[in-house]
Amino acid sequence: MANRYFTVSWDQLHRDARALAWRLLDKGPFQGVVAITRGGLIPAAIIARELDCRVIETVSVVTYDEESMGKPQVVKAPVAAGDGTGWLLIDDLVDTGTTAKIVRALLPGAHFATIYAKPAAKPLVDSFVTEVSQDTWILFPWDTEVQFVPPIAKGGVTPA
Ligand SMILES: O=P(O)(O)OC[C@H]1O[C@H](OP(=O)(O)OP(=O)(O)O)[C@H](O)[C@@H]1O
Ligand SMILES: Nc1nc2[nH]cnc2c(=O)[nH]1
Ligand SMILES: [Mg+2]
Repeated sequence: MANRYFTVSWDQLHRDARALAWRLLDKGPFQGVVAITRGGLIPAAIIARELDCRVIETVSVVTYDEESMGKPQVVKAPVAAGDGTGWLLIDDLVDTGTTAKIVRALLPGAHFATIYAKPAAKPLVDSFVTEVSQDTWILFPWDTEVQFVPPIAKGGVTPA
């Protein structure tokens, strides 16, 4: 269970995705990008743009309902990427590695990259940008909105 949050803004996400693209430059060229939906879609779009890659495939694994984990299900398998050789596989993050293990089994030849990684699943990723602790829940900009917080003196709490 997460006991702290790491809030990522659109700006931060864009910067971190571009930092990942820099790391991937000499790992390619790639014939296409496979995005692990849904969280990998926006990172994959940014990285595909930076690497000048026009072909995007998707794979969808349903693992979580909000913050709790259920039985993982592949609801859309990749069609165009063969065993993944020559393809770049992108997700927003790895946490327990459950999603990563399932997708790697489908695409063993792909280069697997995420923007964020937690320690338990770090060994499953070929390239990533930022490590966060296992007890941190990452809040993406598509999961959040900006809202009013009362002043500290009046009971406002700033998340760590
Ligand atoms: O390493 P794991 O413990 O498997 O967790 C990582 C996965 O969890 C999140 O996806 P989620 O299942 O919430 O679906 P979504 O991308 O559709 O939001 C995230 O986008 C990763 O794909
Ligand atoms: N948004 C989000 N989804 C996740 N799925 C597994 N771990 C996480 C996390 O830290 N943040
Ligand atoms: Mg996901």
